Amino acid sequence: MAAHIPSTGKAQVRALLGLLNTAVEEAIAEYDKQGLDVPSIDHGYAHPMDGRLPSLKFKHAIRTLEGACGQICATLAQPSHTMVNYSMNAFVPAAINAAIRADIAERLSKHPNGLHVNDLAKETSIHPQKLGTLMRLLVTNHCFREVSSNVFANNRLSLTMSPNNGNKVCDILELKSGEMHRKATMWLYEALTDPDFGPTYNATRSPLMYALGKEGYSGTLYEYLNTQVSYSFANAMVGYRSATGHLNLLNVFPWGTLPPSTSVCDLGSGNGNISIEISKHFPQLKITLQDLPETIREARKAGPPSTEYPEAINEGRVTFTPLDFFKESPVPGQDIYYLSQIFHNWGDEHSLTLLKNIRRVMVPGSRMLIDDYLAVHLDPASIEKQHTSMSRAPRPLSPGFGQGQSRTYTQDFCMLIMCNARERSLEDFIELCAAADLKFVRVWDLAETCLTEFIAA
Ligand SMILES: C[S@@+](CC[C@H](N)C(=O)[O-])C[C@H]1O[C@@H](n2cnc3c(N)ncnc32)[C@H](O)[C@@H]1O
Repeated sequence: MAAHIPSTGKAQVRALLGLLNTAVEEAIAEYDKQGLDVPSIDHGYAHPMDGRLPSLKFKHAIRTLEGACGQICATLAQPSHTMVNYSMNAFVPAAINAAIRADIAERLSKHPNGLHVNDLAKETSIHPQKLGTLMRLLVTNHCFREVSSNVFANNRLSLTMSPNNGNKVCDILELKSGEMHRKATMWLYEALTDPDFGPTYNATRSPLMYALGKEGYSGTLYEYLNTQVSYSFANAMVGYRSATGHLNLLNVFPWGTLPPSTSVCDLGSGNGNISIEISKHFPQLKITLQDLPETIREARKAGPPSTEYPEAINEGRVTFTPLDFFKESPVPGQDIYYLSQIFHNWGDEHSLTLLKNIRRVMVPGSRMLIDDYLAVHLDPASIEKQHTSMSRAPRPLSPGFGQGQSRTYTQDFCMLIMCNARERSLEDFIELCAAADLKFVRVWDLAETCLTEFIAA
């Protein structure tokens, strides 16, 4: 049944304010539950909640809160005001990137009461006034504090930029704000309208490759990452996971009820950062990490199983088997084939090849778990029809939660510009998997990505 929506703009804004109030109280209650006070935005140190896995309840509250705030502002402010703000948002990542490369957060961590911009300028070799301009753009976005005129200090947000904060958020910030993503947007319109790049989902025809083509490079994103890029993409994925509370998948999927020696293949595992958490919590599972040979070599040497939890390797609970998942099938006969953030990197043709390679080695009882964003179309009718396991925005919040769920759509956009691919809807996955003789079983909503189960048809 369609939800009641207040008919006037004024009534809608007031209803949104009600949702916002409730969401704020729910978020505060999550701090209370942990016996913790809500930190002030000026708090200069990390708060215990900052590094913890946010509960699904907390994520739900923040989603409504962000959605309602954004929608109230967009409703009441003049459209030109809001649109000009949007068009200038791109400056923020540029400032974040410069601040990370100049190591500002790490330098300021030695000065809890703040450091004068002249001293910071000497340390970073950036002109003091220009550095002040950069810092103030971030301060207005609640990242860093100006404690007295021209004296800057860290706060909880800026501390995420420190490479020493342990959860690798700095790596994902550097990746997302960095040169590769900037290049991918630089020629977006040209790539979209180019007769060779525009009409296809071929992985070598992304807007990123359009830009890199001007430098004489051709290939796919992963060929580029494995040959040309020095920083660790796998570490950035760890940071993304931490920032998005992705490990709620440990609490949502019934891993604990699986019998001893249940076999799990983590396909496209990266450095194994998810599997290692699964193995820590559910030591009865036998997990095989599979990724490209270069990635597996790194994972063996410096990935979380080797560095953070060597007993998983020593006890044979986590093993490594390199592969190219388009050229060969994964290890056969596994109980679970788990794929996190894989299909969104590839168009339908590659995805179907991968699905068929998996299907070929599935046995009765095997299941495949796809862990990806599910990008629903945002019209009310499509939202109304979505699977009952997926949460619906309380009206009059925009269907799809507006800014509260913007990451699904920024990731969709990111997949377009980087990989010439996209996030799919549940219906897209059901159709694609059916073509590989796989049938849908169920979906778990992790308040951001979703876990979708398929078995042999
Ligand atoms: C977006 S990352 C996801 C990593 C990990 N599953 C996670 O969620 O953190 C995609 C992964 O797919 C791997 N990959 C890309 N092409 C591959 C191929 N042809 N065969 C096997 N793995 C591949 C990449 O090396 C990378 O680790």
